[in-house]
Amino acid sequence: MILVEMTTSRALPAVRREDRGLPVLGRHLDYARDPMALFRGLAEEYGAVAPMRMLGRTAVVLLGPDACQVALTNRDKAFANGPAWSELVGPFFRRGLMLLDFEEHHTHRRIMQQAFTRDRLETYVAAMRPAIAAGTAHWEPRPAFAAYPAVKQLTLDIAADVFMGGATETSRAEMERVNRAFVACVQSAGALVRADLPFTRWRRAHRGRRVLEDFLRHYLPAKRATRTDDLFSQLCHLEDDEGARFTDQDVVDHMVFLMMAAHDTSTITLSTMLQLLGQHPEWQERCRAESEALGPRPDLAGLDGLTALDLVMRESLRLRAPVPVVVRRTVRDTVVLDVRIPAGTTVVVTPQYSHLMPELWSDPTAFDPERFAEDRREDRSHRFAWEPFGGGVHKCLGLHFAGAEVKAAMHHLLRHHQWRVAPGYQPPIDNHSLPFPSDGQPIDLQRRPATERIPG
Ligand code: HEM
Repeated sequence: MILVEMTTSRALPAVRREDRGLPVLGRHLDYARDPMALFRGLAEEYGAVAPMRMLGRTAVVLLGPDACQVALTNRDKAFANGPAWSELVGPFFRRGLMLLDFEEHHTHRRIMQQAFTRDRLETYVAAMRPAIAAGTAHWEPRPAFAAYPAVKQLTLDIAADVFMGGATETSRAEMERVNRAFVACVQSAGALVRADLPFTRWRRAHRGRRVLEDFLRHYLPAKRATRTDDLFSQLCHLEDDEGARFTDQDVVDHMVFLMMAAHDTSTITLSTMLQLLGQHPEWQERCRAESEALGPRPDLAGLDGLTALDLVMRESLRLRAPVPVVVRRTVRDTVVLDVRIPAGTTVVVTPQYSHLMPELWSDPTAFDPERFAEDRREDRSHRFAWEPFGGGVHKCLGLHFAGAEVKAAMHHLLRHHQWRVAPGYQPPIDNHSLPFPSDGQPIDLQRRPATERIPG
């Protein structure tokens, strides 16, 4: 099959002189400025399998659901995660699940998925509720409340409880140091200088990784000794059907990656939802009515039943995908939609591009959560039309966790606060690593009078 494709396929087109971008950096800065404009230009010029200069070499960008599907489903095992992601995010998330491949990935995923069963999620939701209430209690009403940093702190607080079981021996100042260490590791993705040199993002990320490892190793013996409900302890005790378990180093590696995977992604989703609900008060009221009816202590089934909020979350993930692209490296020659891609090529898969294609969505840039409602289901226009969590064997393992966390936090906020955002506001997005609003995303925040809340 692959052999036939190889003989009937065509070579990857050469990059036109005017598309080469800067020396060494290639189109890196164009991506940081406006990824969608870059992708549209590539699609127009080259089609769904486009060459692009990036970090000193020619990468391939897959545009549209057909091309993305080939790499994500990875039928001929030509696409590997580890070499591609570690080039992008450096050695700072080494041996996280997303960076493992093939047999080894399968073994680790089989163990880890037991930390994400419905029963486990129920215990995480129970731990989230008090963390959310405490973490938002000090959100003081203000006309320009900086939503993004507040949400970032909130998701960190939630992680401290749900992932760590409350890092009780760690002071607030130490937790902030840990937070800065995360940020340093995550920001390595946007580093222009990829060497351990003074004053570089790379050096800060190296230091960050050390801080995170020390922090986790400090708690490891206690987590091994007693099985508790937090994710850290679960990872220490999980076994697959054949009795395979994680080593201490595995646990540390997985925890560093999981905290990274969970933190910025949920933060971006929540802050996008705050923006969009602030700009669409009719949806804010609709979601609030459901949350009022549900009451203050929802379980997982209760959160699942927040239908309007679910539509808004899907639409937010479509409009601003927290992970706009995922990367792969070809480990053998392969073919995508009749274009040959040689072994050793970096491949960029672009969910965000699919999310805004007029061929797949009506009025794609409009906020229209109903497009996900049963009678429309625009996301079914193609199996890979909506892929904020990726697809194939590396599909996000935390997607149900993320849904529960985002809904639990929004549910609480809807009951206790209300907010407005100017209809024409568009946050300036920093795309150097995961896309975040660089202005802090101000919202006009008010507390709801207790009398308006249905008690419970
Ligand atoms: C809205 C929030 C989230 C989004 C949009 C998101 C997105 C993604 C995407 C696109 C991938 C696939 C990467 C690839 O194919 O290379 C991924 C993988 C992963 N995510 Fe998430 N994620 C979110 C939240 C979370 C949370 C909360 C957790 C954990 C609690 C988590 C854990 C993971 C893990 C472990 C993987 C690697 C799976 C594997 O390689 O087998 N994610 N995520």
